[in-house]
Amino acid sequence: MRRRRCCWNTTSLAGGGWSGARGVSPATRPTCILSAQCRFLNSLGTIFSFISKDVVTKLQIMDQLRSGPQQEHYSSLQAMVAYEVGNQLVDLERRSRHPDSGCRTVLRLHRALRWLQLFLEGVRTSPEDTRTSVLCTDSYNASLATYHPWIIRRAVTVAFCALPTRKVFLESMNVGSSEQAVEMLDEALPFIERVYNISQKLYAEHALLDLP
Ligand SMILES: CCCCCCCCCCCCC/C=C/[C@@H](O)[C@H](COP(=O)(O)O)NC(=O)CCCCCCCCCCCCCCC
Repeated sequence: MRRRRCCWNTTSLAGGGWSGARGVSPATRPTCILSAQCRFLNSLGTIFSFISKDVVTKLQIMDQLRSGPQQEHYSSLQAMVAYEVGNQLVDLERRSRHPDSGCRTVLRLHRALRWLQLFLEGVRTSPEDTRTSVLCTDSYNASLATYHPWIIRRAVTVAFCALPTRKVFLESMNVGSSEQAVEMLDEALPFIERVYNISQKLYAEHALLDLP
């Protein structure tokens, strides 16, 4: 049950506004997200630690904004966008004056959420003997890869080869058997999609989808 909460919180943070996360206080939410993601990535081996490090850095940026002097403007995605755009706190052309704005940081996590959605959907619906490395590569190429330079694309594609089989992957999610993990994904994926769509619409409305 606790792990499921972390899953909801991950989706809330990445796209749909923080206020929707259920059952966990704002102070503990980032820690919960970090520990769930990092535990999972670390269980896949050290090669994934550089991915985990990037996620940690981005969550720390958001954590600082959420507890800083302007915290009232970071109570939801909508409030953050209104505040940062309205006060020219977002770099629109190149990353220079506001390299760690909330908008660009959340955008990176938002794009990663799309990868997660595609990947988990692939895991959920694929036959038992499917290689997760193939699912991961396909979902990465259809989402995050567009935004990554060649060197990162190459490194992560090699790293994906180290992913375990679909069955082992599902069991390492720690929600029980692989069948139970699929059931959990049935339940979680509509939330991920909903969160993704909300932030996609918000960012599109403000022309923020290509922030440098
Ligand atoms: C099965 C786990 C495999 C994880 C595969 C993750 C997808 C590939 C991500 C590649 C990230 C490469 C690292 C660096 C990226 C940054 O350059 C790049 C740009 O940032 P910048 O503009 O600030 O410079 N950062 C990003 O695009 C953000 C990447 C965020 C990756 C999030 C990955 C989350 C993985 C969570 C796995 C949890 C599975 C849960 C299952 C229930």
